[in-house]
Amino acid sequence: MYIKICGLKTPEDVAVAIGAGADAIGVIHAEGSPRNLDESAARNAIASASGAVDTALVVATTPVREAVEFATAIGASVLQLHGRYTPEDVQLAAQLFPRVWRATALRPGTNVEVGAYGEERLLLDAPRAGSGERWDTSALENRRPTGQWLLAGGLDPRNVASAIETARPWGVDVSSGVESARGVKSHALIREFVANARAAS
Ligand SMILES: O=C(O)c1ccccc1N[C@@H]1O[C@H](COP(=O)(O)O)[C@@H](O)[C@H]1O
Repeated sequence: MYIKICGLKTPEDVAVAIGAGADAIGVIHAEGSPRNLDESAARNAIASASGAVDTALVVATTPVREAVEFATAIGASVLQLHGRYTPEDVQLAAQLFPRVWRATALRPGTNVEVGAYGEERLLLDAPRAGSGERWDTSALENRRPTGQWLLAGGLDPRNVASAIETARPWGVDVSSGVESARGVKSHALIREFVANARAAS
């Protein structure tokens, strides 16, 4: 099971996630998010992680070329397009940046083929990104992706094992569920989440 801890804001958060055994960490550049970081804070947060784990920059409304510049400037290894990006946006990002992940809610018509638009991985999330809300994964019944796809949306240390059992993702991604308050990571919950996800897989 591939485990990503997202919405980290400090080098300490990142060190805890890596120490707990996460495979990837994410920083967020999205206006209005309680986890929003500017370029300098994002670079500082992930600086010590480089090479140890995948480091994702998550953007929601930032235009693709600007997002690529931001990801390059902070040294992120992955650009996660997490919003209403079009297939053309994802294709452009994949031409400009080596590793792009496409994050989307599962709506009627959503293309669930991993790599459909040149992305490396697919992330299926709740309709309101970063809200901590769960979604009905029974909707995956006849539309389950194959390959490297991550389940996100309202996961936490208590529900991650059953979510893995039901949805059978390649990986899991969490933000709200490892926070003590909105936008504030709990190091204890990060450790618990990674341990429970590992034990379940
Ligand atoms: O966390 C945010 O504020 C956010 C803002 C804009 C785009 C994505 C965001 N978060 C991503 O949402 C999923 C799941 O989050 P949660 O566990 O339900 O809170 C995760 O990939 C975050 O990176």
